Amino acid sequence: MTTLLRRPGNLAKLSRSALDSTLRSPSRSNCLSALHTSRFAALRLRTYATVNPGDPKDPKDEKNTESKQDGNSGAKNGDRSQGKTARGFEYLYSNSDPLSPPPPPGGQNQGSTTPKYAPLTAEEKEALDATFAMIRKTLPSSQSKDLMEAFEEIKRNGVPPELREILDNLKNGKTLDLATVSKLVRFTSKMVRHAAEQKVANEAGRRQAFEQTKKEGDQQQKEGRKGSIPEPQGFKVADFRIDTGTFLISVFVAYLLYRTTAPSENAKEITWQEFRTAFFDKGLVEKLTVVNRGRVRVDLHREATAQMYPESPAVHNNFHYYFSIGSVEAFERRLDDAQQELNIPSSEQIPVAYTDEISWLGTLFSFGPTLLLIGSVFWLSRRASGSGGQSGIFGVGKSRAKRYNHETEIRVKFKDVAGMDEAKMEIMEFVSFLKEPGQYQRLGAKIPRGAILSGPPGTGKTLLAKATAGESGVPFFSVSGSEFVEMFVGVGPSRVRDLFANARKNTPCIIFIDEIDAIGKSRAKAGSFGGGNDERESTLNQILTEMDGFNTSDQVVVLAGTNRPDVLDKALMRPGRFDRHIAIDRPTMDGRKQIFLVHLRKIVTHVDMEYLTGRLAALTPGFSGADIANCVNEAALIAARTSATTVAMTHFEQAIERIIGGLEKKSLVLSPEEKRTVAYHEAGHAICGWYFKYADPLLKVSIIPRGQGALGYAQYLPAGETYLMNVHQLMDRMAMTLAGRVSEELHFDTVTSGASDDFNKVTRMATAMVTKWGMSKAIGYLYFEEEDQKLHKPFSEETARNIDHEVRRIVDEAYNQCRSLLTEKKREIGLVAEELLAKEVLGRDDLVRLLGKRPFEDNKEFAKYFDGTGGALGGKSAPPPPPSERRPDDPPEVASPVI
Ligand SMILES: Nc1ncnc2c1ncn2[C@@H]1O[C@H](COP(=O)(O)OP(=O)(O)OP(=O)(O)O)[C@@H](O)[C@H]1O
Repeated sequence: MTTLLRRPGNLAKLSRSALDSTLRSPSRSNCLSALHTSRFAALRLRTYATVNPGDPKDPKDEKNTESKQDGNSGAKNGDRSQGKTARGFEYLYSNSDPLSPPPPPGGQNQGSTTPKYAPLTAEEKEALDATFAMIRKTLPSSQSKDLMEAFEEIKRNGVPPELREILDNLKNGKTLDLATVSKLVRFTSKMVRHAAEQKVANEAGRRQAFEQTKKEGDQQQKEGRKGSIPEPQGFKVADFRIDTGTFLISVFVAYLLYRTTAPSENAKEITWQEFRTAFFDKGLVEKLTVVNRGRVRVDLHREATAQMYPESPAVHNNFHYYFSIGSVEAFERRLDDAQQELNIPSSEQIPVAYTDEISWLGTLFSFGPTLLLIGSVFWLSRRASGSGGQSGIFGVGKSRAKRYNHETEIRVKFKDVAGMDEAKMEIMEFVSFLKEPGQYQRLGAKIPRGAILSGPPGTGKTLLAKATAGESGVPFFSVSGSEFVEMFVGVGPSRVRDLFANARKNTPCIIFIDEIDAIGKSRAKAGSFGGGNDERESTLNQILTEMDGFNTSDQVVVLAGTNRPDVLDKALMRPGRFDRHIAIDRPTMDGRKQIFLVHLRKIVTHVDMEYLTGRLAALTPGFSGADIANCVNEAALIAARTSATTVAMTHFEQAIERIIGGLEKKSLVLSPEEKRTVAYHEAGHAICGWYFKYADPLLKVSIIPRGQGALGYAQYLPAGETYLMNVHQLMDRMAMTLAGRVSEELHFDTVTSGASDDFNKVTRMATAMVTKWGMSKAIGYLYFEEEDQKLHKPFSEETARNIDHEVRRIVDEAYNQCRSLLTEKKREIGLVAEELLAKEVLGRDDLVRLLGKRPFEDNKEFAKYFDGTGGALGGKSAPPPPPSERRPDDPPEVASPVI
């Protein structure tokens, strides 16, 4: 028993399977026996129809005869002549019938070790063994061992007196009602607990004895023995608890005890003829009860029956004979006839009662489908909830925020967030508030409720929020704005409520709502097209309300990330809600260096870190933190693919090319003419970059197709981290961008479609110069925003014409500038293009060799990493962004696939 208790998991399993098997086995045997008996009875029926049972005898006479013949009970010596069984009815009373109930318990008291406990009789023990033998076949060996131990314990100690009493009552015919069942289970649990405690006490005794022996023994011997003496087995009292498993095993044991001492086979089906001949005609019937209008229970005069049939099971109080009736009316008629036949006066007629009884099993079956349905819905809803542990479809309104524990999951610190020093400074205040709120509260300062972190994708907004949680050591709830949106109305606000309620329970803490624009879009804007979205608005309103609802002392900080701060509702940004607006831009050259440093720590490389980070940062203008992390990882993957032992510069450069230009398309084979066109196109760009003062000199050009539709790829050395651009720079860039087409015009009879992207860039640059940057005298100092959705242009037809004219003029100027240079440098273009055709890839060194040193000084900060002395590849390297019309504050563009 104690072994069972030690393993609650086992118990549950064991109890379940054992209960199943036990419940199955007897019911199966019951069915079989019922079949058996009724078939047998049917055969007998014919026999009795032809055999005369003889005259009924007076029970008193029989009793007298018996006492005369033998003063002892006939049962004792097995003399069947005493207590005559009606001929042909022997089987009803035969002890050899396996389904006959066992005789009443004798007084045998074996193996009683616990004085308080009432011992089981030998017969009960035997029955227990039989039951165990029956169920052990269906149990795994380990579990049957456990169960055997439990049974042994019961056999040895007996059962508690209260349990004994219940069992005896049951045996004496008391019905098994719900109260008795609960008592039975309660006392069995008590017994189980007692057994467990007994075992613990025994263990403690053994341990004490063991300690004693240890003390008495020789010190040296003790030392020697220490390791070899086995620790007493068993479980600690602290381990013991009545859990589901224990409860089930208690129920199981209770059931078995009940089955053992109050056997279920306390009824026997007989026929009307048998009833009449054996009992009714002999005056043994005390009462008849019509059960459920289909069966009749026969109550016999026990004493009279015992005298007449001493071996009959009918002498036991809880034993009854039953016979079936076709209909109540027919039965009543038959009974009347029988009574009249025997001339029984009406005052002595046998009383007949009517009752309806519901079988437990029937009730269970009738509730079965309902229970099954409820169970299935419950199970499905739990499954639907997924890993979050929410309560399924009933928990749609629950917040889906993931809670990170600062001790285990949030290990990010500010040192892991490279660059963005200003953003870190801003957010540091939240950390110090969460760590030492008193300092602020003392001075009456109100703490900012939250901050919006805005910036392009992958710039580290989430990382910064996590680092804030990591630094302040508080729980961090992370949720995405889109998780509030569901198909059900009202789910969004309810999730917001749940999230904030959770947060309030865990103060101090940080809530991070990523992509808040999914719900925080300006209500006015959302409403202007397509009628708005009520659900989203009410979710937003709920957020506004919740943020207002904090006390100033509530240590809950709400951080939100977005790529589109411009679309957010103004109400979100007002003081008292998201007080702070922290803009995180793509990293600068220095920021990139630091971010590379953070990520390079995780990989194996022997390149000088200072040089490596500088060079990589120069090669990756416009990269976000996430791009950089990806680039470092990609380099490590490339190195691993080539079985290199460390990640070298060449791997990093390949990774950058791959990220910017896409995969090399080895399968795309260009025709010789196309290749030639691409080579001259690229050479045109390269020559302009080399000879225009404000253009970006070439670093690397290749005519191996890459990515989607890019037939070549070029990288330029950026002129520097530019924030303002003057007209000269813009004109040089535009001229350089047009150089591909101009070169084609100069060297071929016709031109190709390859320059379309260049024209797009040039047009956008020129348009911005005219409409935004005030660089056209004809238009003047006006600013016209491009808004795709506006149907009416914010300027007159004439202004529109003037804009068109000015844009055309600027582009023409750039074209003329480019054409005059390329006409002059036609030979150089040929040199570069032919070399490119021969080698497919050209680097900065090749250009220096072919064209001589560039006539203008390059940006020193950038050039030092590409002077051909330090890098693994010398001059061969990667891209600055292509010329664009972007404003200084626009994020730089990344990709530069050409043609
Ligand atoms: N400043 C940084 N220092 C170190 N790693 C960075 C930095 N910025 C970004 N990263 C890397 O980029 C990954 C993605 O960053 P993060 O998820 O914070 O971007 P995000 O701005 O939240 O993007 P989104 O707007 O798409 O949600 C980080 O896991 C980290 O590896």
